[in-house]
Amino acid sequence: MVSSCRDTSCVAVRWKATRLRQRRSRSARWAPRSPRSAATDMAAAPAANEGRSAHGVRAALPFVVLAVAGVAQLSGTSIAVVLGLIFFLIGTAHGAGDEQDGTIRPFGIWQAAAYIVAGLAVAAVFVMLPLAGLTLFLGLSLWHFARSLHGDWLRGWAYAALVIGGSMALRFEETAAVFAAILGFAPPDIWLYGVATIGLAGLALAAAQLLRQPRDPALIVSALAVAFLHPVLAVGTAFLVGHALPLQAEQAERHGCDAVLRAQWITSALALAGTVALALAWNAGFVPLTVVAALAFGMTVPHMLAERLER
Ligand SMILES: CC1=C(/C=C/C(C)=C/C=C/C(C)=C/C=O)C(C)(C)CCC1
Repeated sequence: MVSSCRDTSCVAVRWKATRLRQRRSRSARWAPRSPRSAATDMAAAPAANEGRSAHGVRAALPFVVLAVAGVAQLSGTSIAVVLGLIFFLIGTAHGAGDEQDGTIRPFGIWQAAAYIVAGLAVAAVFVMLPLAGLTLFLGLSLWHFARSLHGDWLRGWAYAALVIGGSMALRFEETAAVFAAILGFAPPDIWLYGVATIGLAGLALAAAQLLRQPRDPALIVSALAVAFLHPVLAVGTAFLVGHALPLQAEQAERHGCDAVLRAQWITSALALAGTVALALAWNAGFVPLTVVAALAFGMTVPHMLAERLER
């Protein structure tokens, strides 16, 4: 009994130490660099050169994505919305593999079936109670985005609140029209103001965070996106640069690119096929937009709920 307790506490201590190491390396990787860490890098010159160029690419990528989004925005609303959806689709890959216990592999057939059943159940709730379903989806996404940055509290919630409410706060009419199209009716003003308030809080938190640490490409690009882009493109851009790509880069570092590709390609290909089929069905007038949105939200929710609690 005593020895099993000792074993347990030993495992617990080792687990905590591993978590601490992971957390430190994650925040070091994704938190913007301090001048001191830049100086340390220079001292370790040759090995650091490679790291620095990788860091440069990562710092530039959000701005490249924003530039592409800017071109789409200037090309008209339909192109902007389609690119936003493409960004969402590219971003879904980060949740398309089964990452557990230090490995990543494709979902098994039963896991995939369970995922789809759960997704369809959520979609059904959304169809029956659209406003409650959308509120739940936005709330879950807020929580999911805030936790995913692994950085400090302020950075995580600044990013999450910007993504969820930034467009509503800064482009009120346009965003209200998107929500009305998704729901099939105009949401009550009080609801819209509630979402806008989250966005205002996000802007204030982002300003505080950027004053503390100005070199933060993902946060800067997310703020610019919600200010200047169509809401669907804005959220797609912020989702890609601040959530999906960083998580996928972490997966690649943990497991290697090959393993990540092998684990994610089938589900990603299926998601792509499903999205194209849905888009065609909607375009031909077979499926209303509310049902398309319900399915899109429904298929996203299980991956947020299945998130391991220690992450
Ligand atoms: C705010 C907002 C939106 C919210 C999108 C969200 C919240 C997407 C969440 C995606 C997730 C959680 C992906 C999984 O990793 C819409 C519908 C584009 C319409 C425009 C305004």
